[in-house]
Amino acid sequence: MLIESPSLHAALDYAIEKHEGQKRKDGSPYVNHPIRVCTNVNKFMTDFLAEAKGSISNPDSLMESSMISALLHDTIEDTDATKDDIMRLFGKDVCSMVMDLTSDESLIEKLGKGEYLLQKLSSMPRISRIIKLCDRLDNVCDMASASDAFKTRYSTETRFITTGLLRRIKDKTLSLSRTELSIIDKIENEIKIYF
Ligand SMILES: Nc1nc2c(ncn2[C@@H]2O[C@H](COP(=O)(O)OP(=O)(O)O)[C@@H](OP(=O)(O)OP(=O)(O)O)[C@H]2O)c(=O)[nH]1
Repeated sequence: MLIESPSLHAALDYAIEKHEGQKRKDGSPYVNHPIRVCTNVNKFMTDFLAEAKGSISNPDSLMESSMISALLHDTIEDTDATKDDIMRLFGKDVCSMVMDLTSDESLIEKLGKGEYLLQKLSSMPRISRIIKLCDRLDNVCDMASASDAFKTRYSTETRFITTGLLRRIKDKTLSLSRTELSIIDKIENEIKIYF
């Protein structure tokens, strides 16, 4: 049914247009990354909706907006797209999620990227957090052609974030769904070869 969603198709076209010419580290089109994140969001949101056992009032709409936000998650950060553009074209729910997924460079400079992302992931709405974890999962799965220095730095930063999240759960300052925990588990499995 979602395959027929005009908004999802519009978001795919928009992401392709905005990321045109941008490349991943292996030279592949950058837009392949948000498309993979969108596919993973579809899979993990299916798990999350099953876990929520009917307590979500409009699951189809939530699935659609989370997949659209995954497709658009890097547009404000890495292209000339603006918050106003996303609001006008895709509405306030998507805009709010894309803003959750957009990093604040001045805060990164102040806190360091690991601490910034740990704080952000700890406080963001659950659906945005599922998308951000899917983003991290794709990035740690896509390091084959990156330098050894990048692999070490990115894995160390990722482990700082995942252990920080798990510590907060233990301290009872954060509560994560089983779906979020399973994404964290996959991320940790992926980076363990670097330690
Ligand atoms: N693993 C990987 N990453 C690539 C590749 N090409 C581009 N990237 C991007 O690089 C960023 C991570 O590299 P950093 O060096 O930490 O980020 P920075 O460029 O923003 O400083 C990620 O974006 P980000 O939005 O900053 O994500 P996040 O680190 O905030 O989660 C990721 O999407 C690639 O081939 N492999």
